[in-house]
Amino acid sequence: MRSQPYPFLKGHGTQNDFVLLPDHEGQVHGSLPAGRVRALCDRRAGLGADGVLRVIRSSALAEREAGIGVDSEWFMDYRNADGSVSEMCGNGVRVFALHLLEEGLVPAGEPIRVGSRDGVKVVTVEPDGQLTVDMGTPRLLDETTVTVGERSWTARHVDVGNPHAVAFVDDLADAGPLTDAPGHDPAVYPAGVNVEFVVRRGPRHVAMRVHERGSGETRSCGTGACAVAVATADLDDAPRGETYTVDLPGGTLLVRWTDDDRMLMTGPAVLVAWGATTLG
Ligand SMILES: N[C@@H](CCC[C@H](N)C(=O)O)C(=O)O
Repeated sequence: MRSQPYPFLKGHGTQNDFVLLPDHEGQVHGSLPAGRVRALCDRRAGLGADGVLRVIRSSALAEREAGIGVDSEWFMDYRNADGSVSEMCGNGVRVFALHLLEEGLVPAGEPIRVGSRDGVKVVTVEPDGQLTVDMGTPRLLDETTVTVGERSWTARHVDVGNPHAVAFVDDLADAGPLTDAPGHDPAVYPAGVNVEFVVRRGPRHVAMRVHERGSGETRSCGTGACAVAVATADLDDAPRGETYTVDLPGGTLLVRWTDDDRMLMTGPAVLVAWGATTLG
């Protein structure tokens, strides 16, 4: 017997792609089992995505009792492609906000509040249709080491709600095909890490590749672009308020580190498909 179909959407932000699962009252997906997420994200047997964004009311969230999702009507329940949970997704939150707007679930013309495991993110729509997210305050931590095969690089530990290691390299190809997760210090990153490899392109302009915890190499990472921008600005001793242009394989994101120590990230969001599936 075929199982009950449930609705999905597909979207991306600078080609970091997501399956969205509308589950407003939390009654469709229960605890959202990791196996279902993996089935949806599978690029051959499933819909294919870097991650899943469950669209749920904060009031329906099981984790609410632990103080998560208390300050917004809507919550972005983010999962990596391997089914693991992460605190935040910078590209996902723009796609999520666009979906809320398009469905009339939030009022047009007002900032959109999206709950995440890293607190509420406020998203605004720019006149050109791009979305800007207040990504909060970064934590620039110590240097650490990342490795790929025999090669190793010094990296800056940056926490932007989720963990990152930012390594400056001579050439983006130096990191190789990134089929496996880069090596890292488990004492520094007990829950794993997202690793960015960065080269300079010009003043306040960098390019990066990323290997994401739980998803592998992706074509873009919004939290990663923020980590890269603040690590680079710190190296540059740049005054606050400067905008960094971050090129990724899937597009370009702009990140401004403000006088009041917040990261404002601007980029596109696109919804490409609506349907129903029985996967998982
Ligand atoms: N692609 C995302 C980050 C998703 C979470 C990450 N893989 C983690 O496990 O922390 C982004 O755009 O920020």
